[in-house]
Order: sequence, then C-alpha cells, then structure tokens
Amino acid sequence: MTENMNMNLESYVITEVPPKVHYIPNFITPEEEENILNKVNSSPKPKWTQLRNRRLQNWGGVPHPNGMISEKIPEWLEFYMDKINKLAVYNQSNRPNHVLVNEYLPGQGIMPHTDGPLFHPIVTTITCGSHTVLEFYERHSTEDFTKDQGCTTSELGLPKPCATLLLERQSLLILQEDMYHRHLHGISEQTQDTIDETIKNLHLCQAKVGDELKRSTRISLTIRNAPKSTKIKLFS
Ligand SMILES: O=C(O)CCC(=O)C(=O)O
Ligand SMILES: [Fe+2]
Repeated sequence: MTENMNMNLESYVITEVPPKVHYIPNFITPEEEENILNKVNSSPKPKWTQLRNRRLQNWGGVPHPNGMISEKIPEWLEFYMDKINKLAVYNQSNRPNHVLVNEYLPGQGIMPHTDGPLFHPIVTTITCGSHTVLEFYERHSTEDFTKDQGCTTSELGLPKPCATLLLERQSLLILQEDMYHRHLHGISEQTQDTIDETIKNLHLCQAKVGDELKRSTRISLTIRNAPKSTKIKLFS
C-alpha cells in the first residue's frame, strides 16, 4: 500500500457483490500485524469478554442509542485508525472512534448479523493471525428463514450465502451502503475453508481455487464510528 491510498481505492472495489465492498490486501505490514497480535494478547485479562463462540475487547466506549460516551483509545490502536483515515472513506464528522477486537479460535465464528443503527454505516476490519471466510446473506432471506421455522439460524443451518469473501491476513475490508444495510454478515464455525470460485475477491488474494486453508487463531479489529453522546454538561 502506498501512503496516498485514496487515489487507488477504486481498484479495490469488489464489483461482483452488491455495493459496496472494498478489499485491500496487505493493508498492514507483517510487522504491524505482529504488533497488533502482541498488544491484543498482552491486554489485561479483564479487558476480554468471553462469548460462547469468540472473545472480544471493546475500546472507545459502549455504543448506545442516545450516543456513546467516549473513552480514550490507546495509542497503538489510534495508529491504525489514522491509517484508515488516510483512505478518506470516513469524513471529519464520522471519523472512527470505536474498535471492537474479536478473537476466533479455529472452529469459532460469528452468527449472521447486521451491525445495526448504533454505528455510522461504514465498517472497516483489519484481519490478523489467520484468514477467514466472511459470508453474506440477504437480510430478508435469513430473517424470513428463521421466522418461518420458529428457531435460530444456528439450530437450523443457514440458507446458502449470497456471497463469500476471503479475508487474508493483513487485509482491510470496508463495508458500506447496501452491504451494510441490506445484508447480514457472519463467519461459520469451521476449522478450515475450501477455496472455490464462489469467493468474490479471489483475484486480490494469494489463495487459489482448490486450496484447503486451515484456520488458526484470528484477531480482527473492527473499526467504526459510534455517534457520540450529545448530552450537555449542565454543571462544570
Ligand atoms: O471478525 C470479523 O471480521 C467480523 C466481526 C463483526 O462482524 C462484528 O464485530 O460486527
Ligand atoms: Fe459485524
């Protein structure tokens, strides 16, 4: 990646999926990836929240319908937020101010979901430590599907994704527009992925059709803007 990244952003648009997805391979260097893994893994234990199928760290505040009360983000994370800012996908009023760190062991994943109204509708995700495959579903198909059957997607198995993307180590994914609002995204709970031609960004990846990629521990940084609380301090 060159420093003047916004000039080249167009060449990273994935045209085979609904608008709008950018996938930027080698967005960070191997040294930066190593740095992220070290920092995440040396965070104090209480910073982690353990869920059934992944664990996470929340930085920047707790997003809230009435606006987020901001907390200071450590400098090592601000470095990557600045790096994303140089792409000029966010503007001054919606600069990223929140980072969710997710850790997935092989066989772990995240249920299809939308990131919802608590965030400005642009998501930027850096992938470290392992590849994964991100699956997209049309919103109505999955919702109808689970509603009709009266159970959750995990109990039932999912309809076929409408698109899949391979997220390789050191890459950046940018999701916005219809892919934010009208699609769900998720990661299935697998220990390896078979690469086939249904993956829509393979031309930007190192992997080739036919590869069987074993997953190892993946750390992702999901960097977003959560609108701030506009609460006025009456007494100061
Ligand atoms: O780990 C990822 O790439 C996806 C994370 C995600 O979808 C989220 O945190 O909302
Ligand atoms: Fe998400």
